[in-house]
Amino acid sequence: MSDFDQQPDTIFNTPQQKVASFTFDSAVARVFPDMIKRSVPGYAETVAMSGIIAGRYAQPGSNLYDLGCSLGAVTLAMRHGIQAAGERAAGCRIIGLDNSASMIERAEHYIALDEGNVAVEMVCADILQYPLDNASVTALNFVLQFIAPEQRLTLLSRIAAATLPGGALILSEKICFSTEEQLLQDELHLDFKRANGYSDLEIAQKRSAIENVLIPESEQAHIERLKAAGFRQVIRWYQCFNFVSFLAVK
Ligand SMILES: C[S@@+](CC[C@H](N)C(=O)[O-])C[C@H]1O[C@@H](n2cnc3c(N)ncnc32)[C@H](O)[C@@H]1O
Ligand SMILES: O=C(O)C(=O)C[C@]1(C(=O)O)C=C[C@@H](O)C=C1
Repeated sequence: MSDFDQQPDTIFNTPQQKVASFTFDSAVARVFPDMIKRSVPGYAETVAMSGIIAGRYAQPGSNLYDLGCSLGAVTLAMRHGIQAAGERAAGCRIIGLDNSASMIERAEHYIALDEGNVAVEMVCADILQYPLDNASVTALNFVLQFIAPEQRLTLLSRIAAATLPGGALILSEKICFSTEEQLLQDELHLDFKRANGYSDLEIAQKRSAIENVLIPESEQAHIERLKAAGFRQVIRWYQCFNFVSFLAVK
């Protein structure tokens, strides 16, 4: 078996004395496809539709960014989505960025196996530092939730400033709700994880690992901030339990 073969997520399945804060290290990178599929309701649809949206908003000679790309699932969906856009995708370049070296190393392997003809570059860098420009489409899927709340508006404003008129941002996030709805959505998310084979121990230890690391915000907070950052139109195009995806157009 090659180290790149898909492996099951067993990271939290044995009792840990003290659960460490969650990081995107090599152990997580190795099991990431299994982990995210079993943890994020609607993940496969979000990835696939990010490719469709990229196809609609691509502009010739522009950059498309997949910020916090992990293993490049959205990078590849964008590559195939814009190939279908014909002339509008002429001269486009897709840049996948992640600050986890383990993720980028594995992403490069998967991209090399893909037979697309749009240029793709994978970069190990901090999205808070990396210069962005000439962007037609940017994806920020399940990443902003890991950025310190006080840095979120600055990042979104930089993305908006780098976006061409008529360009788009796809923002996917775990969100929070009013107390009453929160209880219901939490139960449904727990049921989803259990149905995907996670034990109560795994669920509890993961919850403690992501506490204060993954900080969700309300739908309203996201929409208001996207508008404050410089996007003209914002819609929630998808929701599956407590995970949503917004489309913001400049
Ligand atoms: C939940 S994963 C994203 C999943 C991916 N977008 C997808 O759809 O498959 C979050 C990723 O964001 C990356 N990340 C978090 N903070 C970052 C930062 N400041 N700069 C670059 N990448 C970051 C992590 O390393 C991790 O790979
Ligand atoms: O909210 C949870 O319980 C999760 O497991 C979510 C989440 C995410 O949204 O990124 C957290 C970390 C992993 O990357 C996969 C899923």
